[in-house]
Amino acid sequence: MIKLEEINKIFYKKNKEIQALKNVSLTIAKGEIFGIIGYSGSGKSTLVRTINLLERPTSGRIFIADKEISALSEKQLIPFRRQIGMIFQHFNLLSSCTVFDNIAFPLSLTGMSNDKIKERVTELLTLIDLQDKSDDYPAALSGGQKQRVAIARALASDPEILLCDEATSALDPQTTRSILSLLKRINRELGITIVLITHQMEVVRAICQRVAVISQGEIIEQNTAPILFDRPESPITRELLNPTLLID
Ligand SMILES: Nc1ncnc2c1ncn2[C@@H]1O[C@H](COP(=O)(O)OP(=O)(O)OP(=O)(O)O)[C@@H](O)[C@H]1O
Repeated sequence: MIKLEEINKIFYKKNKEIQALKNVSLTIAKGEIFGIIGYSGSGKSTLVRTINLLERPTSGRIFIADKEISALSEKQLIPFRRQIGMIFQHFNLLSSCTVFDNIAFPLSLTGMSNDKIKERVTELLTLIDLQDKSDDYPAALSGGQKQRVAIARALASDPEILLCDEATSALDPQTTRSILSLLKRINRELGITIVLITHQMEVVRAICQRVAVISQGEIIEQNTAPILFDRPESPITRELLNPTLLID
């Protein structure tokens, strides 16, 4: 279970305060696929980055499986960070390393033997169905293939949680579908909790069980996906559901 309790995050830019998160409280159950949706600048990335403490909140507490990780030092955090994988919009692969070495990278940091690394990477290449690309470099892959490699790398250390930061925003609809179906399979077969942030309603509709809507740093609505889509309460949710591109 992931629990955020009254999270506030204030950035300071040229002596100006930007309150990116305001009193955010959320509980995400183990094994759930949870979506966080909102417009650009609403605080989605900041929120998802507080879950693994890539961003430390200004105030508030974060619990993973009942352990308060926001109270831990950077050193104490290391084993907890291994429980949380993350993927990004622009994949963040190491361009000078092959597919195999990209996936092996987090394992080599743990001191695992080369034989064990080979076994685990082969298993992950099968999961993402890219066995034949093992020796290729990222530049030779399509966007969807790069995201698959990023997913395999995120899963290498057997995390319990996978954070997805706009993971399909750079992909076309067909590739988006194949990545979402991979995420769904990972959730179902490996029991991994998935937290997904996006501005794409159709992504949430495709795989999320519950959804929170964030606007100007505040959670303004949350519900199960079917109810939120059927009976959105706030005007912002309604607008996100039915975007219009009216220009003067
Ligand atoms: N490192 C930072 N320093 C200063 N301000 C920041 C920083 N990171 C984010 N912000 C500000 O915090 C607010 C929320 O940003 P955030 O990136 O979390 O929004 P978002 O919903 O993820 O947007 P997008 O979808 O465009 O990525 C914005 O006003 C942004 O400018």
